[in-house]
Amino acid sequence: MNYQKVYGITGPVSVAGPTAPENKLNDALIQELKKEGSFETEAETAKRVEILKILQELAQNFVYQVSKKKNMSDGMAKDAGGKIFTFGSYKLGVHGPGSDIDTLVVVPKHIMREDFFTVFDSLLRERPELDEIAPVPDAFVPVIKIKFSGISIDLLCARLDVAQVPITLTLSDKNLLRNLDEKDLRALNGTRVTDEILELVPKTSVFRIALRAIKIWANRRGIYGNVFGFPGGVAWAMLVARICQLYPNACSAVILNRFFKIYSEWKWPQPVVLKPIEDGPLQVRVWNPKIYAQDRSHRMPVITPAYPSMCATHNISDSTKKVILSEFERGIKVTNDIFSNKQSWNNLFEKHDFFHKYKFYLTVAVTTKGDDEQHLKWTGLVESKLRLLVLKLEALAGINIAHPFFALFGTTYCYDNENDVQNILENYGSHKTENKLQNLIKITDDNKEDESLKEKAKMYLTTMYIGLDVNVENKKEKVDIHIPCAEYFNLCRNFNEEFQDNNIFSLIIRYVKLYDLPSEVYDEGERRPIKKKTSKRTKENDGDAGSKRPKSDARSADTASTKAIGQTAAA
Ligand SMILES: Nc1ncnc2c1ncn2[C@@H]1O[C@H](COP(=O)(O)OP(=O)(O)OP(=O)(O)O)[C@@H](O)[C@H]1O
Ligand SMILES: [Mg+2]
Ligand SMILES: [Mg+2]
Repeated sequence: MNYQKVYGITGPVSVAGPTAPENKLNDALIQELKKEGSFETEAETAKRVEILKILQELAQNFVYQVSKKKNMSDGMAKDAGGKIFTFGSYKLGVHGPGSDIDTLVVVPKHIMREDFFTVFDSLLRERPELDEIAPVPDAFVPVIKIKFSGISIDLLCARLDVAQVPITLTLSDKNLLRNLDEKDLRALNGTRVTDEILELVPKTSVFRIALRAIKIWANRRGIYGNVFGFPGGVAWAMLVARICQLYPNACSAVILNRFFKIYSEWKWPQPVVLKPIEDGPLQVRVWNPKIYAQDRSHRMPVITPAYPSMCATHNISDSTKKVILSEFERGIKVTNDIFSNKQSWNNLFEKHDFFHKYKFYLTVAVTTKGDDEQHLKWTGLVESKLRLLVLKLEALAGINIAHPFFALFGTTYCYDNENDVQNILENYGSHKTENKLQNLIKITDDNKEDESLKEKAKMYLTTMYIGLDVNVENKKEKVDIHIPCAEYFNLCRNFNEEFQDNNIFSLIIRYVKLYDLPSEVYDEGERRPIKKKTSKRTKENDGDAGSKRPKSDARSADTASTKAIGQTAAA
């Protein structure tokens, strides 16, 4: 009898293998991924393997040294072990040339997290391959970020309640989670989830190619990243994995088409799960909408398979859900066309049209007169709360969609005096006024090492955008966005005392019309939208649907207003 293992919580939809034309399209897909730069070279792969070998040795040396310090015998100190695991895109096998290696160092119970940030830190610093090191011991998940032989590595540490961590240890047993603190549990979670996902897909190679394609597609279409309310890397991986379970013998090209079809028709908020949700030995919450109201509020739940199961997409809002669903619809159309040879894979990966699409936008500009570290913290806070502004906006009657753009725009200006500062605060962020800043020195890759600029005072700016789909049917009713903006402004400002210093930190929320969007949002050579003029006087402009963005454009496109809503001193 033919026995095929069943993956997932239901049987497959189809066990058919690929046809010859499907295989051909699959080859074309792999070629396109190569063109897109999705794969690294064999030499680069070998370098990563070499680095991981060194890190494994360092981990054992680390455990050995700390054990010896605690008066263990040489034999016991050696047997205490220490093992590294990887997670993230590298472990999933979908990393690109620029990806980091997410690495977890697992140690026995007599090794403390402090030891990781002192002893292991020093061992790293002794290595000639170390290019950069940035320990972040106070993070939600404490991490040492390094660059090692030119490759970025995130190093986490987890301490288990065991005397020894042998090289044969795996992390699948949930009893290993007993007696651990929250930080250790969080550190272990990434590896446990990635390991399980790989266990739960029928054919890893099919899954990997399909996931590479989905990652490129989601990035190009601007729907990648947990912070702004889109699925992140792990959520996209689980979404692809579930389709692989439903079509265990299909090739990646077919998986992609079914991916878009199935998730367009999915009965959200029914959750996407890869295996039955398990109970376990800890006093922690496992995702359960029957018990927890918060879990019932998840709009497109995608649940992690490893105990304790959590929702990886809790940040999705009504607006981002609509955006994601419309991209699924587009995905169906394009992949159907690919299967009938009317379009090709590069069409699937075409760039989003976010900055051409909405009539109105909110720009949220975060500025810091200080150092880059202060700016990073301030931006991190404002960014992490942006989805709350989205929730407030989409709750307003006249707003159909408040669509947060998935990436940030950053600029740094040098300034000499308060006039310069005022100039930046008033004129940055609108096409109409940005030419007033052209005499200020902007920090670029070319000049950032200049000694003369290092001494200068700097103003850091990072901007986020929200596209607004406003219901214009009832024109009498004005949509008042001031209240949500003011609430968001106050929330950020009052988060802690440090950020209340409005001489250093400011937050400017502006309402900007499409034609006033600043040049920074368009790629060089990309046509910016230009208002079609219909009056006789300006007839010469008729038919000019757009103009290419010049390197420095001082022209004003039209006279539409740009209003500042939350100003620096508005708190
Ligand atoms: N700020 C964070 N807080 C908590 N966990 C995080 C954070 N950033 C990343 N992670 C964890 O680390 C994993 C890997 O993140 P990372 O940013 O390296 O993305 P990736 O999927 O590996 O893609 P890339 O190829 O860009 O590295 C995530 O899946 C998540 O589990
Ligand atoms: Mg990574
Ligand atoms: Mg990482």
